[in-house]
Amino acid sequence: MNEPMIELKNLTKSFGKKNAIDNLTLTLPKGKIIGLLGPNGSGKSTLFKILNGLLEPTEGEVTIEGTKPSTATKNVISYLPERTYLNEWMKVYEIMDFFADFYEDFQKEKAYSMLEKLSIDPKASLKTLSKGNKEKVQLILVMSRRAKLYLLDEPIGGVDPAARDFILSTILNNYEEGSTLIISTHLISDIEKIFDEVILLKDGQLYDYAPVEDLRERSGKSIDELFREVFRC
Ligand SMILES: Nc1ncnc2c1ncn2[C@@H]1O[C@H](COP(=O)(O)OP(=O)(O)OP(=O)(O)O)[C@@H](O)[C@H]1O
Repeated sequence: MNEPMIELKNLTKSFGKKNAIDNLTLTLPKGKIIGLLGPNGSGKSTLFKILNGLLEPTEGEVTIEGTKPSTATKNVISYLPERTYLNEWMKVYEIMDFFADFYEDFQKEKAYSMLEKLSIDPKASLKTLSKGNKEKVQLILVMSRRAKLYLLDEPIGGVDPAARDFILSTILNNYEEGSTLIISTHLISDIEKIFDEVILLKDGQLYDYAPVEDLRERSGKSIDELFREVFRC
């Protein structure tokens, strides 16, 4: 049997009295694009940080290809955080050099070809770019790595609708076969077409996890419509 990409067993992460992740048990396979969906505060970013070893679980277990989050697992994870971590004063080509030095699996040619397609000047410094173009640069950096697990926390929130489809096809064309991609987003109708499976989180707990086709068939709705119904305020 294939080894899963991720296994979570009774995973809990508390901040004071609040359980941001609450007794979550879940096994995720290799080779799928998985949507991580849930309302504000449902624990999506917290889960990404735990997977990337930035936060320690309060209770329970997490493994990536059978290994606890560590330097070794970080090397196979390409993570797009919810907030920028890049130095605003750096020029785009300097950031590309930085990534090429830091990550052996960074494919610089691929990154430059994406920059060109999105008309981003490598000589521009990050602080002069618009919010959407900054997001594109970060996504290019993340997708130019040959990783086993891509964790994208809200990748296209600031990207204009015309560029979104290009970005989605960039994601589809660049992720390595056999790798797993987890994308959290509130722009469900834009992105659901690329999902194979969807995780629905509610208050840090698993509300549902299923192939998108099953969810659509069961509910007779798109994932976007289903989300609005399940999480109506
Ligand atoms: N460092 C922290 N200290 C205290 N509480 C935190 C911290 N990080 C997250 N939380 C709380 O944990 C819960 C889950 O937050 P998280 O950011 O994971 O949600 P999210 O699903 O990513 O939300 P959003 O869709 O708004 O980005 C929230 O109630 C949040 O306030």
